[in-house]
Amino acid sequence: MSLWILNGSVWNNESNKLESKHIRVSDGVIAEIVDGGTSVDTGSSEVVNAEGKLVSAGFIDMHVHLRDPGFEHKEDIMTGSRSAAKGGFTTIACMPNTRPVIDKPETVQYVLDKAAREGIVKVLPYAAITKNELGRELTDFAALKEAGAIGFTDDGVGVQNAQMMKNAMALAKSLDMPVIAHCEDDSLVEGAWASEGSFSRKHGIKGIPNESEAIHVGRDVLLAEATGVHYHVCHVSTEQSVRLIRLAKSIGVKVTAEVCPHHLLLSDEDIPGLDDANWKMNPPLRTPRDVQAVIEGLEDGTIDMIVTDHAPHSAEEKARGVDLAPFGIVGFETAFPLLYTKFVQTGKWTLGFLLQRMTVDPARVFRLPSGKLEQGAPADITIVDLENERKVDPQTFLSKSNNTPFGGWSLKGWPVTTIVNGKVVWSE
Ligand SMILES: NC(=O)N[C@@H](CC(=O)O)C(=O)O
Ligand SMILES: [Zn+2]
Ligand SMILES: [Zn+2]
Repeated sequence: MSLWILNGSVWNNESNKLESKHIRVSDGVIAEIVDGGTSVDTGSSEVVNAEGKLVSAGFIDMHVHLRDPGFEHKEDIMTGSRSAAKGGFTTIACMPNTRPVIDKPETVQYVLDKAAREGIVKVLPYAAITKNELGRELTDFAALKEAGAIGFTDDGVGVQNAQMMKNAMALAKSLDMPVIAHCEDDSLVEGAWASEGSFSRKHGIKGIPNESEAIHVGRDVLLAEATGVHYHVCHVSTEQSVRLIRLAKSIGVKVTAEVCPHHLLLSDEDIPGLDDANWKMNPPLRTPRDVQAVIEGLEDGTIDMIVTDHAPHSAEEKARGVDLAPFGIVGFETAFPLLYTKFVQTGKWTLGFLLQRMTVDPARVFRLPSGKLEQGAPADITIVDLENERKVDPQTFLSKSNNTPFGGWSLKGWPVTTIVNGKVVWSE
């Protein structure tokens, strides 16, 4: 069965503009791409008319929380993957801070089986570095790799002990696997939820200092240099972290990094007050100076890719008050429209740059076969309406949760059709 996507606008990296193309998909791969002027015989194929729409390689999100197993009241693999598809994502990598934690081969298998049965996008599981993410004992890396885990991370918490992290890196290196780090030194955080900055000062609350993140980045790039592992830094949010990653890259350390839309768009000064926990996430929104630094880091390639850190929590949990509410915001269904509207439409970035950081770059860093619109590549494709302007309405999210600070924002760049392995999995 084949599918034609007709007259879509495809970004050309050489000419730096959109060009009209017809794309034929067959047996799950891109069979041919021809100029939009060509007349094609679609025969008995399924046809998607993409005239006036952007056609891109499907977006790839290497940092998401699907909450399955154990926290299915927040999200599960079916709803999470549907939410991802609606956001234009065709591949997502899920974090192991579930219940039980993904720290055994059978839990990796559970995620893969459920994703095959109920998921509508490609789901790649990470496994934990330490058992139960407690930081005390390494998991069985070889068995977890064998079961299908794509990397090791204790996301949600930092690995506090340097020797533990070094052992993890050495073992991961021997298996040719990456270590993905949530960088946070607990002793510098202790109970705080907002960044040290004008917001914490104005409200007289304890702040989280930037060093709480950067101290782990600094420690870990040294350990990565010593062990030779591929070390990937989660949700970079501070100027100091960007500086350390830039230095490490410049001397050849195998370090890569990611940043989230909210850390590119919001600072602590945007937080409206102390009564809306949808502004509480980890890492916290930092100062305007940090926002500028992560933007520059992404622009110069110090930070390799954009991820959402989709972190659903129920309305009840978020209503517990800022001190008790869990950290995290959902991200799938707003990521592309936010970045398209705020960076591409404003002329700061080309569309090609944004697409690169959401497709080609994550695929390159994690050695995935997708991420490119070219003959022979997996037919993971996203079609986006760049014209229609709409307000973010959290009530319409396909995610089980709607914890976002972006409700009411007027945005363009809404995905309309998502195709995985040549099959339309979601369409508006
Ligand atoms: N980012 C968050 O604020 N929360 C994440 C954990 C994490 O990504 O560290 C979660 O699991 O809810
Ligand atoms: Zn994290
Ligand atoms: Zn996370």
